[in-house]
Formats: sequence, C-alpha cells, structure tokens
Amino acid sequence: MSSHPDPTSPSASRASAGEGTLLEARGISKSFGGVHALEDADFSCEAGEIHALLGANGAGKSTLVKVLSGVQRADAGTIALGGETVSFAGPADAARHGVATVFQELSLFPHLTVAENILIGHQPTGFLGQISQRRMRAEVRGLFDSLGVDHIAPGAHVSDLSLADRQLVEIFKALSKKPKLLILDEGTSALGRKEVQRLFDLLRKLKAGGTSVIFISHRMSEIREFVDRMTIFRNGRHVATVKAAEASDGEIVEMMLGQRVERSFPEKTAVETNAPPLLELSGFSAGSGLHDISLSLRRGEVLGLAGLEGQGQGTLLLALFGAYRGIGGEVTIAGKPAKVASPWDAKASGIALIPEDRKTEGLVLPMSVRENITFSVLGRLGRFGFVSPAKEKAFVARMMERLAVKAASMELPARSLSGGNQQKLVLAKWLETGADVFLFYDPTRGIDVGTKQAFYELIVGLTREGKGVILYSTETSELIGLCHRVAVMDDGRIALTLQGDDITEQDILAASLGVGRGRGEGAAVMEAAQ
Ligand SMILES: Nc1ncnc2c1ncn2[C@@H]1O[C@H](COP(=O)(O)OP(=O)(O)OP(=O)(O)O)[C@@H](O)[C@H]1O
Repeated sequence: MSSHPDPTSPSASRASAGEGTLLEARGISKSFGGVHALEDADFSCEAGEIHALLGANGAGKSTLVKVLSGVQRADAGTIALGGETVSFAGPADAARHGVATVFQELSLFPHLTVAENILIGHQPTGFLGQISQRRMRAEVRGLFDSLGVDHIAPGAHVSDLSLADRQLVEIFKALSKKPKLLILDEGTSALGRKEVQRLFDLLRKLKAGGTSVIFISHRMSEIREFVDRMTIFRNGRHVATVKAAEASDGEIVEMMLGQRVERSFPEKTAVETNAPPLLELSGFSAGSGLHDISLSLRRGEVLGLAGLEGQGQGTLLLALFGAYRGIGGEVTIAGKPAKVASPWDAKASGIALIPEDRKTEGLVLPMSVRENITFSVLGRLGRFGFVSPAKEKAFVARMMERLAVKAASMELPARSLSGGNQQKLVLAKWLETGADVFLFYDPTRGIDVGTKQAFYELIVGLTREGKGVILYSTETSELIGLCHRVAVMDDGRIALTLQGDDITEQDILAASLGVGRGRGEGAAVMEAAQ
C-alpha cells in the first residue's frame, strides 16, 4: 500500500506498511545540535522491492540511511526488520541482520587489491586457515561475471582505478555479504550509462530473488525506469510514498521542494566569433591518456566534453589543471603561453577546476564552512594578507546565499553538511578567485533539481562576465542546454566537434560510438543501443 501523493493530505505524512514489509521505520528523529536532520520520519520497504528515497540536498536521506544501517543512533523512533524490532550496534551488526549499505563516501583501502577490499572481513581461507589470495580472486571473479564486469582485475590495486570503478567495487563489497536489504546512497553517481544499466540488470536479478533495494539518486530519469515505489522526504519528514508510475516528474519535484520548478536552461551568452580565443590548445597531450588535442575556447563560451565514459574527458580537465606530469603541446591564455605543469601554475594562469571527487579533492572537511570558502581567496579580502573578519563573514554569507548552501552556521565543519551542500562549497571556493577559465567536472552530479537550476544560472552567469567554461557532463541534456559547442572524445582524442543545432542527443551518442555522424543517422543508433 502506498500513501496518497498529495503532500498536503494528512494521510501522506505516514508511510504504511504492507503484508510483505521487510523494513519499517516509524517516527525516526535525529538532531545535530540545533539541526533537525530527521523529524518523526517514517519509511517502509517491502520484501523484493526497489524503493527510491528522494529529497532535496539536506532533506535527511543520508541520515536515515545511517540510522537504518547502524552508523548513527536515532534520538527517537523504532525500526523493525522482518517484523522484529531491531537496534543495530553498528554497521557490522546491521550486516549480520542482512542490511548492507554503500555510503556516499567511499570506504575502500587504496593500497589493497580489489578482491581484498571486496572480501575484507570475510576472506576465504586455505587449508591451514591462511588467507588464500587465489580463492579470494576466484570468488570475486565469479561475482564480477554475474554482472558482466570484465574490465576490473580482482588483483588490481584500488588506487589505480577510476572513481566509477571504485564505486563499482564498493557495490560489490556490499553484495558480497548477500544482503536481504541493499542500500545504495548515491551508489551510481560516478557510473556511466552502460555501467548503470548493467548494475540495474543485476539489481533486478537480486530483486527477483527477494532482495530489497533502497536507492538514493538525484538522476530522475534513472530512478523512473527502475524503481517500484518512491518515498519523498522534505526537511527531515516523510512527505509521500508513491508507485513509480503514479506521479509525474513535475509532481515529484514539487513534493521534494515544496514548490513548482520548471527545469529550463538560461539563454546562452552570445559569443563574439571574431574575437581572439581566450584559451587555445595545440597538440596538447598527457601520457597515454590524451593525444594531440587542439581546441580553442572564446570568452563567453561553454565548450562541452562528451563521449563514452573514460575517453579522456576527465584527463583533459585534470591535465589542464596541472594534475599530470609529462604533458606535451602548447597552451595559451589570452594569446600568451601559459604554464600548466602543476595546479599552482594552472591557478596562476587563471584556470579553476571544480573537481570530480569533491570530498577529497575540493574541501578540507574538518575545517569550517567559512574557512573552506575563503581558503582560495585569502589576501583578496583584506590588504597586506590580513583578512578583515567582518569582510570575510559578509563574503561567506553572500556566497552561501548565492549557492543556497544549507548549513545552520558558517562555523560548522564542512564534514557536517549534506553531500550536495558540500559540493556547493567547492564551487563557492572557486567562484571568486578571479579565474578566467573554469573547468567543470560533471558539476551537477549528486545535487538536487532545484540546485541544478542554480548551477546552470551560475555557469551562464560566468560566461556573461566574459569567462570561458569547459564542461564535462554525463547528463546529455546539460550539454545540449548549456554548450555552444560539444567536443566528443574517443580514446583520448577529439573525434568530432558538434555545434549549434547539431548538438542533439542522437548526434552526441552517434559520435560517441563513432558511427552515423550526421543528423538523423543518430536516431538509428539510439534505437540500436536500446
Ligand atoms: N554530523 C552532522 N552534524 C551536523 N549536521 C548534520 C550532520 N549530519 C547531517 N547534518 C545535517 O542534517 C541535514 C540532513 O543531512 P543529510 O546528509 O541527511 O541530507 P541528504 O538528504 O542526504 O542530502 P544530500 O542529497 O545533499 O546528500 C543537513 O542539514 C545536514 O547539514
């Protein structure tokens, strides 16, 4: 049974449990100081159901997940699993009861192998009780085969894997515990389209076998096609539980935000085509990952990077930000040769990067929201290197408002913010640094629809100020809606650049697959790919 979708209806404030209920949480409250992360919240999940938990950044989703998986204790409320009231002492206890969780923050040991990470704590042992590497790798290979994953070697070190592959390893780690309930908190945010489809295939198999899945994602299209029911949270409370087919995207967004939001892209800035380029690359290369890239970016322009996952899009952004040694070719900014041998060089040349892994690359988590925001602008706020506290506070307050950062105080550690709000901080950090070229690495991953809109305004706002933007996005609609040109990458090279009306989903996909280059032909490719 599901509640009525109308958020204003009193019946919608309680999720009711059905006969085959596996998990039922009732009246869960959890506060951090003055912040009510959860307030009298209900949530229930049936056996063999795929259930999405939706809500804006800071709605309390991750806190509920932490409570359900024994990481945090609720201040009030009850949890029943299979009809029995439970109170988990910790994640290991939750796992013993059949609850396995993939958290937003990855928890892998980079120096251990893939197999060691997946089977940590329950490694197969040999005849004399010793840990058997051979059996461990065989077991992991079997698990990979069941999902059709053949590109990750069980013996590889996690430190050598891409973020997408690390996320897959994290999911396999949870699956290796053979859970009754698998919770994925943004478990697919770093995965490409193909990997997501593969994961869904596996989850459907698990579901057929009676496993339940709770799934948190900000990618609406992903959720739609895949889940049975959806529960919407707002400000720490249960708003409604609906069948996936029962509510439109617009209605769900309205329930999440408490207001109607039309997703639309701001008008693109007009670009002076005869103006000299702001950034120019010629024969730019980085090791084996990037070959002979030549491109130009004008002031006011958004250049998109597309292609199948891992074709050099990320490498290009990172290399431009000085993250790689041994780069070749020439980089000029505003007609002058620019050095990008290190991030310091890149920053001095006027390049800013909004990185992919914002948790580890973008923020100093134990430091306060205020310190994180002012980190890269110190010196610009006051004279002679001294920062005036009043100016600093006013600046931070302005940035928080501009990006709608939800935090009870700017003195709280960045760690205490919800995932999406942490991402906004990274952006805030860079916005006022005086950079001319902004490199965005999939910037709206993991942020809610309302904030996405704010990000679009922000990106276009930068171009109106005469900045240039290179945008790598895994959301094709963003490339179409925001970019003047889209460079499709293949095997570390630019395969094709689309422009104006040629930037369509079909053409991007066709170019990514290296076939049917031209309008119309992409449609056939789309059908074939489905
Ligand atoms: N340890 C903590 N200390 C202080 N406040 C916290 C802590 N953990 C969470 N919060 C606050 O509780 C609220 C809910 O956060 P939560 O992480 O559950 O949101 P969320 O729905 O998962 O958001 P997102 O989509 O951004 O991941 C936020 O306002 C957050 O700042």
